[in-house]
Amino acid sequence: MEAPSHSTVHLSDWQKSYFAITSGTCAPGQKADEYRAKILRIQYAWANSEISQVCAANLFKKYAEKYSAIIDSDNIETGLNNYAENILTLAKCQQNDSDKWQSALTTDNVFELKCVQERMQAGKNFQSSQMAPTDACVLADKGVSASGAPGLPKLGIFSSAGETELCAGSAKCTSQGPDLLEHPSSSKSLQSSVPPVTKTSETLPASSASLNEQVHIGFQATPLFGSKEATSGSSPRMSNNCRDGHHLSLSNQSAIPAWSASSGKRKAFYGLADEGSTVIPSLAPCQASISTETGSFSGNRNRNEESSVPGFRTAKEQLWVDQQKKSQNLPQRAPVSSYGGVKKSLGAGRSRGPFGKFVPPVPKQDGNENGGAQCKPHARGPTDPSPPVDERLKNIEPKMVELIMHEIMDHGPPVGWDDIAGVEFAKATIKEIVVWPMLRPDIFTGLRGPPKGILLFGPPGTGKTLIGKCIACQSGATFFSISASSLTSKWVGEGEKMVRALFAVARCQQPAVIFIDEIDSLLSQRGDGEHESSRRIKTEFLVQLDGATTSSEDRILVVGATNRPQEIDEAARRRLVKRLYIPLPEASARKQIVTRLMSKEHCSLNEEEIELIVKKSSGFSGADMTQLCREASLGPIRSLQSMDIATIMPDQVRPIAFLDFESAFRTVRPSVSSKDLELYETWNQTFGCGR
Ligand SMILES: Nc1ncnc2c1ncn2[C@@H]1O[C@H](COP(=O)(O)OP(=O)(O)OP(=O)(O)O)[C@@H](O)[C@H]1O
Ligand SMILES: [Mg+2]
Repeated sequence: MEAPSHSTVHLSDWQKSYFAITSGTCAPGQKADEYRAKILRIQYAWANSEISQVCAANLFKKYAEKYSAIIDSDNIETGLNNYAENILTLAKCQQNDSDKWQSALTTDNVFELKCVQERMQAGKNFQSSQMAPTDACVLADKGVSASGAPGLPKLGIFSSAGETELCAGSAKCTSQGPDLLEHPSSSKSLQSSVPPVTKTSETLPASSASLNEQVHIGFQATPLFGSKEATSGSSPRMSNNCRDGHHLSLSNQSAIPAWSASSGKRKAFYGLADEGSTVIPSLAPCQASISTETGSFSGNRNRNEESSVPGFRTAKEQLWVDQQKKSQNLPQRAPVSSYGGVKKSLGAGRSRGPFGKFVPPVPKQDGNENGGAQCKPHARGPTDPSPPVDERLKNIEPKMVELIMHEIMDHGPPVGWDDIAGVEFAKATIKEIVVWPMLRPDIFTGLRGPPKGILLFGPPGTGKTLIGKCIACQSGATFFSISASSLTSKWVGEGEKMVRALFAVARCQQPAVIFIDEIDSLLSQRGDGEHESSRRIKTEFLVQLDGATTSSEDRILVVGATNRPQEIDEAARRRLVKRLYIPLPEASARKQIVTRLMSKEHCSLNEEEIELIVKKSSGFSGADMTQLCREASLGPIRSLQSMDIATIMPDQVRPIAFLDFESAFRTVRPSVSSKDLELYETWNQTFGCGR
């Protein structure tokens, strides 16, 4: 693309790009390029007084919006925010769990690279030449070269006092703009460099502003150019600059694009752009940021002010910032679409109430959060906008990670051990396996180490899912609850990826409990007639289960629940070491259920009547008992005349009486047949771990 002269904006260029944008055959990438070029042209036209400030602002806003609409859209046909799919499609054939790629680059050997050496040399040269950053950055942005544009002032705004290593660092960055784009290692240099100095408070809503929010003290960039000391020692110098009336464009660490050579006016323009919530694209290559969070940069704009200004961010940066904000403001909730994925439901994890607790796989900085200490954040620099994805999530599709974070982590409504009637042995065993080791991991080591797999089996409605919920509330571990059927049915073809993602996220969130309801549908016996996709899911699950259950480091407990234990594959059965029978409730448990439910109602049952009910309900499951009580509780209402229902006061409804239970018994029957019971008993005797 030809560089526009400073005096004219070519009509033909506008026409050409208009055609490109409206033709309907252009790829989103082309369109985005066109919009970006347009924005640059507007900036130059205004900087060169070819258009008015108001006009520039309006045009800027218009095109910036269009530009970001493409960048942010995850529609494959019209947007660019679908990198995950694209990359994954490309990388699909190479995706492998066992592939652990490690960069050969280290902070030591990177200095020996030729390109780095060259750049360091170029940086030194710069101090004498003071090449205007404008040139490089505009070049980096494909052809809208301002270098030849007369009238555009060079970066003469470096204060002499500021002509330090910092400035040099910045200049190195900018002067090497195009190259930096090509060398990932080079971008590191940006992290340690400090942007040029401009005049006071009129600073850019630079795209790097978003990055400031993710820069933490703990993060130390490894500078390739200039020493670390220069970076960390920059604050006082910066402050001096501020005092001298030369404020950093950083406003708390933010960067100004070095191409803002026509400083005063452009700065005013960006101030204007701020008001219109416009964005300035393509600053990334030359943006710089500081890895320290010192107060010395506060000369320009305070933090709040900055956060209220929607400066330009790439879609990726914006997502990251959103995620950061959410996790700061709402630490218990999941971040919104950190990967731009469409929210889908997975089934079991849906019932998040007000007690829902989300623990993000992004580790807390202090490392005190659940598993946080064990999560190693991805090595990144202050200008790297990518989320700190755990190493273990590297090969996992981001959308799946997000789905798991949104849908599967679930603490559910509070359920206590007392809410589960009977099943004393199972409760005691689970406490021993789940709760105590969480409380005292130092005692439960070696042979005392808890088993990593539990299978709860028994007739329907006996409280297996209830126990799962109770574990979620009482264990203190991160709880993943997923229905196996939702894995197999909703995610045909994707199921095994989901399984992998589930375990990967759980590994980042240790200690973790993965509760899989209806596990039989996931781990049923492998047979010839079974569908390929379910076979793959099963295999993946067994592999993951094996990893989780055999690794002594991983603190992941898999709890499966089923009412068809005989259908479970023997390989899976072996891995679910503790197989606990959850039988029909005994008389005492049935009494407990009735008493607990009736205690919440207006009821006139006496002790003998309750005993009678317990006796008559032999063979009822916990769910049947609950249903019986529900049915009985409707008795007083049914006995009302229909007219009264409209007018009666709640306290005028008569208490639930024994006769209501008698009529309830006429409609509620036990749901488990004695034949089925025999099967459970037999299986328990063969494979169960109960007494
Ligand atoms: N032991 C119990 N104590 C108290 N309530 C129970 C008990 N067992 C079942 N219930 C009641 O029955 C309802 C259903 O129980 P739950 O869903 O846990 O059964 P389940 O064993 O998972 O059945 P399924 O095998 O069909 O999935 C519970 O919400 C609860 O109200
Ligand atoms: Mg259940």
